[in-house]
Amino acid sequence: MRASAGPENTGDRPQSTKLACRGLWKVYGSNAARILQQRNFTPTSELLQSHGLVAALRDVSVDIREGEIFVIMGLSGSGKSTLVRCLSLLIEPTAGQVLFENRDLVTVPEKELIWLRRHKMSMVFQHFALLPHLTVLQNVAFPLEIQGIGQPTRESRAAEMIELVGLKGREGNYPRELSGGQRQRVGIARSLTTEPEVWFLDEPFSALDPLIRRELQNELLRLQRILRKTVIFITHDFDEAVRIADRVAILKDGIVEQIGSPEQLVLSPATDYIAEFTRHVSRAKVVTVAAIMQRDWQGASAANPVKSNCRIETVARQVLDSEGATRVVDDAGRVVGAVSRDAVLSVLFPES
Ligand SMILES: Nc1ncnc2c1ncn2[C@@H]1O[C@H](COP(=O)(O)OP(=O)(O)OP(=O)(O)O)[C@@H](O)[C@H]1O
Repeated sequence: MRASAGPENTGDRPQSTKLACRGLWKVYGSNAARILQQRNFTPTSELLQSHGLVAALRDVSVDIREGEIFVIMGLSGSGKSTLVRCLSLLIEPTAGQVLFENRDLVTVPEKELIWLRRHKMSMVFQHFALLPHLTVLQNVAFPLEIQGIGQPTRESRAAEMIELVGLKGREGNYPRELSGGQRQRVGIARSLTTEPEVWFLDEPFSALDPLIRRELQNELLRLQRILRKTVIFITHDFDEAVRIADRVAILKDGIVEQIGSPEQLVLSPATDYIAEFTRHVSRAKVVTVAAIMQRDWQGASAANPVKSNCRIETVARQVLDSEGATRVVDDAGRVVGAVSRDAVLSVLFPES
């Protein structure tokens, strides 16, 4: 894994690691583990290919913090789904560790693993995966049925989740009677009924049109403010990552190229690949006031200060309309710096 650029912007989020992997390899093909363990075997692409093997993940190490939204990005075939399946042990890694609350899931007995998966983790898929012959209520209650929970309890918990995702009144409908966005809300409600601690979302909004997609991104952020899950979210779309992510990991050919906040990836790309990947992102949507402010606020206007954690997009108008520099304050209202019109202009027009 390449080093992430600069100190990570974690704000006031909790720091303990919920889920991690160390030296994770997933190589598809027969005898992959045996070949990989051979002494002096250097797993280059060419050598693996000559053995008829495909390396989907190469020596991946990632720490996912409790309560964060961790986005996994990369082009098609870069290993995103494989990484998520390995992190949930839906598929077994060829080598390496998967640590859930510091316990290596690779060595956990099968029965316990199934229990952990059912009670501590859940998954939302792109194509909803709802059961067509069950109503909304029955679909949402289904994971609790698998857990062996009685009908009254599971239906009342399912009803709560349905209300939480804004579908109250639709309990008796079948999936075919719902729009794509509503079906995905059902998928979200279903994935939350078991009160998972780790929530995997595999391109959950990719099949939806842009307006509904944005609505559901907001919905996810609203739910996360209430529920504070550890979220692992796959997407192809950097704009989506910018909207929802605390941190983003970008994969290329099974290798993690960089991990960082969207702002770090845009301002300090570790490789040419990351720079290219983030080139078309609107910097004003990503860069915060803190990244471009000066620490000296002498002479800056005391009227209408802006917050240090605001994105430039939201404060640009105000700063540009001011006479001189504008004071910057932190969440507690303390003055921490000043932001100039030139600094804002350099974000809005990076090429000029
Ligand atoms: N069961 C399998 N057998 C052999 N190769 C596989 C298998 N599953 C995935 N691969 C290969 O592993 C690599 C990573 O695939 P993966 O599905 O993880 O990528 P992805 O980034 O999720 O792609 P997409 O965005 O298209 O879903 C690809 O080269 C793929 O062809």
